[in-house]
Order: sequence, then structure tokens, then C-alpha cells
Amino acid sequence: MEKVLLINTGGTIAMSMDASETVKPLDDQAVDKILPFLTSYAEIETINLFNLPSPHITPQIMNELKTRIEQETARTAYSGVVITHGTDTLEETAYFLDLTLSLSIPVVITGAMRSSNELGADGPVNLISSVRTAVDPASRDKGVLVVFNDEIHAAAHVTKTHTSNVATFQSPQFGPIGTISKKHVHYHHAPLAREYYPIRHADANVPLIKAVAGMNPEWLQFLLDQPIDGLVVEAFGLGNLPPAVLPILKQLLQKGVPVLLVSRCYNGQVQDVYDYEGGGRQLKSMGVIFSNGLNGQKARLKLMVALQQTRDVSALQQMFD
Ligand SMILES: NC(=O)C[C@H](N)C(=O)O
Repeated sequence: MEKVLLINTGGTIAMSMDASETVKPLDDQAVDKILPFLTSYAEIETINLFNLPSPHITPQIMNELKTRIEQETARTAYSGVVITHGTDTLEETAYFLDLTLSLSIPVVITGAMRSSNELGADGPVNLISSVRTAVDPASRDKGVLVVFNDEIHAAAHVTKTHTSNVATFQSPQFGPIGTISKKHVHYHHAPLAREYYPIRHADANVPLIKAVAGMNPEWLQFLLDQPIDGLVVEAFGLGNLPPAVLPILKQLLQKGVPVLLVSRCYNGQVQDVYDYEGGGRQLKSMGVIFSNGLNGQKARLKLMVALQQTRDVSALQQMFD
């Protein structure tokens, strides 16, 4: 029988709701209750690595998880790995692992929107679907997969789109790469080329800021006093910013801090098209790096990882092209 490594890290899948409708973490073993439903699909070995709500997850913790996956998969020939995780930062952990793991076997990440004791809890079915995906040979060499609500999404494109709906995970630009029916795991798209960055740590200090109309440069003043390694800016539309913030960005660039531009739109890419004060043309000529459709939180993780290879702006730009 296929052998799957299940790594639990916490989240609503391991929480319960009380009579006052508040949701709190249970003990480490909550996901174990679902295990009897999984044994007809695979032999499951479980590691209860963390029991954290996902807002408590940091890049350092993601790196710990990555290292543990490498260690365990080097020791035992698993058919696949399934990770349970809170949904709030699930896409970030999924993308971090996608960039930094070099494995052929499927690595699937899932969770739940409803806590374990709610009617219609989605944790059990998401976990079963994840195990089924992890043992399917068609799931190999596809990078880290997010399995949720009968859909399979590529880590680079998936995002949490709804605060409570069980269909929260969507890939707005490209849609899911596969679906899970009662009998089959079916892929209808191939994920784009995979990227792999070997890393030594996950400690780079890279904040993310979002542009808003009338943005006050004083809000950003603190950035000049911080020991930051890079900055990600979620700009308007095609990649434009209020002119008032340009002096701060110029000072950061002069200090050698790479500045990466993404859009606050969740579809499309930033481009150096608009030629007015604060427009993409000007940002490009200042040396701002343009991203390629990643959302802000993922672009930040990629910059953290990429900065371990180089600080050279044109080399970084190539990594984001
Ligand atoms: N549905 C969830 O898992 C949300 C929870 N707040 C978490 O991310 O841990």
C-alpha cells in the first residue's frame, strides 16, 4: 500500500467551536480523528509538528517545515506528503515550499474553513482528497499543490478569496489545475515551469506596503530607519504610485534596498506603461523591479528567497520576469 506522510501544523481543521461560537485550537491530536477515513487510500504516518493558528506562522516556521519534509522524505520512501495548515497563511506556506523544495513526490497542503465539530465540517473531505491526490502518480513533479473543496491549485497562483466560504481557495488568473471527483483525480492543466531556490535561512527582513489614494509619505518614513533587506510595494493597477511616496522609494533605492512592484489588482501583471509622475515608466527608470503577476504576500516570500542568491537588481528582475 502507498505510504503518505501527514504533517499537521494546526489551523481550523484542528480547532473546535464552543456554544458561544468562538473557535479555539484543540489539542494536537484533533486531525487524528480523521485518520480512520484515510486508511483505505494509504498507510498514513503522522507527525504533529505544530499546533498553530496560521496567523502565527512565520517564514522561519515555514523553513522548519521544509527542513523536516526534506529529512523525513530522505529517510523513508513516501509516495507523497500531505500537510494540514490554517487557511489564513496557507498560500504563503504553500508557495514558500514550492520555491524551496526540490522533490518529485507530491506535496499537498490543505486545511478547513469550518472547525472540526461544526456541521458540514470540510476538514475530513479536504484531507481525504489530499491523500487521494498525494498517491496519484499524475500529481508527481507538479510542485506544491493546494487541495481544497474538490479542487487542485498550483501554489503560485492560489489565494484565499473568501473569509468563510469553503470554496475560498481560487486561482483568479488561471483557475484550478485539477479537480477531484468521487472516483478520480483529474488534471486539466499543467502548472507553469517550476522554480527552485536552495536557501540557507528565511530571515530576510522584507516588508510589504500597499498603495492607497492620498497615501501619506510620513507613513513610510519609518522604512528609512529600519534594517530592511528589500521592500515590496502593492501599487495601483498596471503599476503606478502616488507621486508623494517617490522620495522615500528613491532614498531606499539609493541605500541599495531592492524595491519590488506588484499590483493590488488580483489579475494581470505590472508593466512600465504609464509615463506620468509616479507612473510605471518612471518607477522602472528609478530601478524598481517589476513582478510577474504574483500577489504581494507571495512576491515578498520570493524576494526573501531570491535575495539569498543575489542583490543585483537586473539579476533579481530576471528572476521575476
Ligand atoms: N480556516 C482557518 O484555518 C483560519 C484560521 N484562522 C487559521 O488560519 O488558522
